[in-house]
Amino acid sequence: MRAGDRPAAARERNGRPHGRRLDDDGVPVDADRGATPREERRVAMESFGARLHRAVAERGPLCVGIDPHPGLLARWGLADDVEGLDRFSRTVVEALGDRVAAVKPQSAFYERFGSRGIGVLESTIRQLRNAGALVVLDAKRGDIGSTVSAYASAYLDPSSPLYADAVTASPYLGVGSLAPMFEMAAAYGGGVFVLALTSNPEGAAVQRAVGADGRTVAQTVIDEISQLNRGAEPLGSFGLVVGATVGDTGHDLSAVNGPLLAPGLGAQGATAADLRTVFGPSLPAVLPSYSREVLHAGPDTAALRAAAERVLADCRAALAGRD
Ligand SMILES: O=c1ccn([C@@H]2O[C@H](COP(=O)(O)O)[C@@H](O)[C@H]2O)c(=O)[nH]1
Repeated sequence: MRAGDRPAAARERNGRPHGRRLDDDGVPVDADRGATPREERRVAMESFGARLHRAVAERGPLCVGIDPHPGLLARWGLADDVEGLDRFSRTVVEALGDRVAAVKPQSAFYERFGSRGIGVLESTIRQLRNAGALVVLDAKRGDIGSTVSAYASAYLDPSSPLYADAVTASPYLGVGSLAPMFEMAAAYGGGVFVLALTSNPEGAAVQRAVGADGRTVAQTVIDEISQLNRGAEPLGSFGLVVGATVGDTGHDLSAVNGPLLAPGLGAQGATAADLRTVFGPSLPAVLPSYSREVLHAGPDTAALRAAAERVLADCRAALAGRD
């Protein structure tokens, strides 16, 4: 049965079931902890592209990153330890989980605390999803295909404690090596954002290198992701990361038919106005992403909301008329 065929009462928030018994984090006990048979979950899930398209329509084109830098923890009056990490993350969830389209926890800031940090990440993902935000886990994983299968299980299998709506992936062992992630995402309504033109200045030497066929590495990535999204409506589930700092890309994004995650705004120097230069006719697919620019406003939840509203207004203005 297609998601759109279901009666309204059975509809899900961002494609997920609700109205079930909840655990301490407010998570349906049979949804995210693996108790639901795989086939049932498979048919219950709408594609990530469709869910993101709806979330952006309802909440606006904005992704906020959770990047608990040591300096930000200090600025918020929190200790640089697991308790500080947990308080920081819960505050962002409380402030923004029920109002922004997507939230992007940066895995590195949780991993640095070892297993207890990963525990906080698991809990943060569950809280965010329960609040209705789509979770893009920024882990930038990539490896040989057999290992990518394990990454796919970790982040894109609904029975995993780290199950997110989408994950970032690195294509530098070949886009084809990421196939297990693409397959798992397709099976369970997940998404994958693949690095194409990253926001850092060092990325260009690799990404703009030209191969034997005359295409840059980035264009090869763009073309392979475009193939995966062919024919998808209203939006494909396989996205690209293109930094808002890169200027006119000089690359052809016209066939991507998937979301374009744009970090580099705010703290890295790019402004919402730069999105027009970077993305041109591809603006309709852009998901702008800010971390420190919004997080600097914390820990006051009202101030965090105001900061998110301010950057969302900037993005709406920059993307105006994109549809
Ligand atoms: O090209 C890329 C890909 C990912 N990132 C990540 O986004 C955030 C940016 O944080 P800000 O505080 O908004 O600068 C961070 O987690 C990066 O790892 C990126 O910046 N550029």
